[in-house]
Amino acid sequence: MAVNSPLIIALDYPSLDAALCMADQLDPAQCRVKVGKELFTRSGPAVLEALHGRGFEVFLDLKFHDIPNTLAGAVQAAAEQGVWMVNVHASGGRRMMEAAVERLQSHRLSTHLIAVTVLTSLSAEELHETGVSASPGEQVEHLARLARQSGLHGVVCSAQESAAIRQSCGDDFLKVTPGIRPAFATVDDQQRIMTPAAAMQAGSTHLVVGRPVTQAEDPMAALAAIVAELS
Ligand SMILES: O=C(O)c1cc(=O)[nH]c(=O)n1[C@@H]1O[C@H](COP(=O)(O)O)[C@@H](O)[C@H]1O
Repeated sequence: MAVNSPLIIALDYPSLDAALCMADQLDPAQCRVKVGKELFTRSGPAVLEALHGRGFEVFLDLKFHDIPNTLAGAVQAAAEQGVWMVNVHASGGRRMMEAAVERLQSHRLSTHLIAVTVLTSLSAEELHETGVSASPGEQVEHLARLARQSGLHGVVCSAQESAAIRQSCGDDFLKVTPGIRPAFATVDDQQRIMTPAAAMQAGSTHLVVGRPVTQAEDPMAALAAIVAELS
């Protein structure tokens, strides 16, 4: 299905029923959906089948991070379930990312493979605390170049870093940006945030939106406000 929008709605729910209740209000021509660790751990592959059956393109966000052989097998397993996109941690290194790319290519799997750079929930101080002396912007840029050299299709980063990555890695390299917060939403546990319109202007190719829609009093009104902001 040709999806006519950069929006990816994060279905961060504790059950298959709750996730499908939201999905049934969404139009698969107007947005994609993301399945993350909580929902997948509870529901397993059944949630992918249910969403694919409804016509959605699915981003399976399990942020794989492991030795190359184990990680390549996990990426292959995700791709063989027909997901549109899957992610790994760029900090797993070049050989890990290359192993995943090679595995997808050797099995002719066309799933988009992207790398998480620095989580959008991390501030500069918290990043330094993990032993990284670079600023979040510098570290994201560094990992984005590494991901590109390793053959990945793009990265997960904050929209605050999209413009720099567009400069260094080009327009076609995907910049999938969570930490999207419309003016009406609360910041929650995110640190490096941007509004939907500003994120698109900065060069994000996809916007991941969870709680501003899923926890809104009227989720469809919140989504409509975001779509209006983007049009
Ligand atoms: O890979 C991700 O999707 C991801 C990476 C990141 O750096 N930050 C981040 O928030 N995410 C995910 O994006 C979603 C953001 O959700 P909200 O903060 O509720 O909009 C969550 O499902 C996170 O797991």
